Amino acid sequence: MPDFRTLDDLDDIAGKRVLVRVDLNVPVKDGKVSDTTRIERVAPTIQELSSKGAKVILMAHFGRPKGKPDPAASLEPIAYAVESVLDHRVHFAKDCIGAPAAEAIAEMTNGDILLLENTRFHEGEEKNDPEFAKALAENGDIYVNDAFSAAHRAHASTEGLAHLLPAYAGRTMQAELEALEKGLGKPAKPVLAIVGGAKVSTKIDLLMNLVKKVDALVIGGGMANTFLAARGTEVGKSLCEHDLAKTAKQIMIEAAESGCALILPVDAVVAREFKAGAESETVEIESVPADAMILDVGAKSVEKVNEWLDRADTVVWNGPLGAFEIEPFDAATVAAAKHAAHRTAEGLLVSVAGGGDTVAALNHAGVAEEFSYVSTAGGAFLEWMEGKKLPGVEALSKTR
Ligand SMILES: Nc1ncnc2c1ncn2[C@@H]1O[C@H](COP(=O)(O)OP(=O)(O)OP(=O)(O)O)[C@@H](O)[C@H]1O
Ligand SMILES: O=C(O)[C@H](O)COP(=O)(O)O
Repeated sequence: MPDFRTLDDLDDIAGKRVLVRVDLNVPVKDGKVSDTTRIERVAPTIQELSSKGAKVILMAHFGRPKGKPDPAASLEPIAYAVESVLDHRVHFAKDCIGAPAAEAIAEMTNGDILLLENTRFHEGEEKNDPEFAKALAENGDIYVNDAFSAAHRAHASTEGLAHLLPAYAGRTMQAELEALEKGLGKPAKPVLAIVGGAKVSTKIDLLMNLVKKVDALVIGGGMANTFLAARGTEVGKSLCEHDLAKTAKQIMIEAAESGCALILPVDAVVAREFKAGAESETVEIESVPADAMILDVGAKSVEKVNEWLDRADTVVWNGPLGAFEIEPFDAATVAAAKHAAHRTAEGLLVSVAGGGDTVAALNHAGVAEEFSYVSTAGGAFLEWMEGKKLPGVEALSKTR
């Protein structure tokens, strides 16, 4: 873990413009933030800086708007959620660089909090373009990165800026790294990983490394469909990235060679529509109807997951086993989460989970508090697990 400066190393910041990278990529349902965990996690950093009289300027991304403005990915509605968690006025600037940002910052008084519009509305963000990073740097005197969950991205606001301004780790960044090191630095074996969710293309590559590190890997959620299809199982209209079949096959081979048990669903809950109350049925995995989609793993699959949870000393979980936001497709995720929480409470399991929707799913199951540690990070958490260096963390290194 690199040696970085923290807020403890920052003194006399009254009146300073502190640019804080936070992760506000939060779950939203019907236009409302449905889980505020990520906001709650960055609140201490924001409150500490604001109470010391800094002008706190928040930078964040939301969704994947492909480098241009997209009203559906605006952070403006999220500003209200931040305001309500902080119980403090949060101003909003309609762009993260240029005149809109400069004008909003010029109006700030000490202790004020301002949220800048989605950094991904500019191509330069994801390209880590030095010119774009420079434009962002013009907004501040000091840079604080509190977005551990976005630290696996070498973007301008997560990496580039650390080279342009005095850089510090925020309280959440610090806490996440310390907790992960403590909980998973040398995990008790056998280690079971559970990976599900919908971000198949961004997570599939890292499974290749993960199977070399863990004793067993449960693949659920949308992720499982790509593996099922790759081995020739019909997945009907399910979320599935058929073009990743080759990678999925290689992962299955790598798992076998590394002695990692790979556990795929043996049954599934299928429906013709992706909506609450849609008619659903549980079928054997080889009998998914061509006009249906898999929206959860079935009860037999959950039994297998629970058996592996009984065997494991450590579980690392990212991504729900099904579309947990819609009943009854939350059943498998809830059942396995409760089982993991129960084993943890008995002192038989170290349970570490990460991911925006994963945290929401554990809250939905009512067991987030019972897990050993819940990280706000998904992809970053998995890459950390793989042993990869995270660019956002590396850039904070004091040696720079
Ligand atoms: N079988 C499925 N079909 C379609 N969507 C699914 C399925 N299983 C899970 N999902 C969806 O996956 C989404 C969560 O996946 P995601 O990969 O974003 O997890 P995450 O915990 O947020 O991780 P990260 O922090 O990396 O984003 C949920 O919205 C859920 O509905
Ligand atoms: O939700 C996340 O995991 C982080 O905010 C990173 O988002 P990204 O996968 O769109 O880069």
